[in-house]
Amino acid sequence: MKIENTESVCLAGEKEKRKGKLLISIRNVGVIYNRNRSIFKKKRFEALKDVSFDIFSGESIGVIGRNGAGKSTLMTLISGIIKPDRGEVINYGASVSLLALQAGFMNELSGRDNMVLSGLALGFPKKKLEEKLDEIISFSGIGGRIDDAVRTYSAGMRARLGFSIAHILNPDILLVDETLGVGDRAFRQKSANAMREKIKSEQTVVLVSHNSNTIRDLCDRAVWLEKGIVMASGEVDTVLKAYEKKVL
Ligand SMILES: Nc1ncnc2c1ncn2[C@@H]1O[C@H](COP(=O)(O)OP(=O)(O)OP(=O)(O)O)[C@@H](O)[C@H]1O
Repeated sequence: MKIENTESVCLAGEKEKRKGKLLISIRNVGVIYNRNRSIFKKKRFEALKDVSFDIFSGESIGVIGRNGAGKSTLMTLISGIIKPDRGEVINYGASVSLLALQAGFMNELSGRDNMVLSGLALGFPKKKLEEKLDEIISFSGIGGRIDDAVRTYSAGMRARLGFSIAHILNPDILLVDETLGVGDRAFRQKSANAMREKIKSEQTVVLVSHNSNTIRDLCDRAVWLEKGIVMASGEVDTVLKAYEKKVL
C-alpha cells in the first residue's frame, strides 16, 4: 500500500504551518549499499529509493518506519555524511548536526579535539567555539576523560558527547535519532527534556522515532519509510494512521 497523495492533500494546511525558508531539498534520492556476501560475491542493496521531500526552517519532521526501513540512512544523507547514488540533496546553507549519532567522530583524537572539529564543521568561528567548550563538557558529564582518545570511550560516552555538542552549539537543523538512545538513564532523561524544549521552540528538527506518540506529540509533519520508499508524507495524523494500520 502506497499512499501517493497524502503530501498534496495536506500541503495547503501545512504550508501555513511552515514558518520559514527552504533549508534542504531532497530530490528523487537513492542510496545503494554494497553487501559483501563473500570475498567474491557482492550484492547491491537499495536502502533508499526515489525519496523526495523538503525541510523548511522552524518545522519539526518526524520520520517513522520499521527496522531497516532506511531511517538512519536518510539521516546520514541529510547531514551530508554520505552522498546519494541517485538524485540530489540540496542544502541551501544550513548547518546540520546529527544529534546522538556521534557520526563523524575521529577515533584517534580526544573528545576535546572532536568537539572542536564538530564545531568548525558546523561553521562556528574558533573563538566562539572556545567559549562553548566548557559548557559542552559540563553538559556531557564526561569530565576529565574529555582529553582521552574517543576510541577509549564507551558507546554511552560517545553518545553523550555527540548529543552535548549538538545541544550546546545549536545548528540550524538538528537530526535526532531517538531509536539510538543516549547514554545512561539519567542522561537520557536530561537529553529528552533538552530535545523536547528545542522541538517546541523554533528549532528545525528531523526526528527519527519508532514511537508514533512521540511524533504525534512533537512534530508538525511526518514521513513514513518502508523498505527505502516513502509510503506517505504530510500531516502527522494522516501519516501515522496509515502507518499504524499497516504495521501495528
Ligand atoms: N553500510 C551498510 N552496508 C550495507 N547495508 C547497509 C549499511 N547500512 C545500512 N544497511 C542496510 O540498509 C537498510 C536500511 O538501514 P538503516 O539503518 O537506514 O535502517 P533504519 O530504518 O534506520 O533501521 P533501524 O530502525 O533498525 O535502525 C537495512 O537493510 C540495513 O541492513
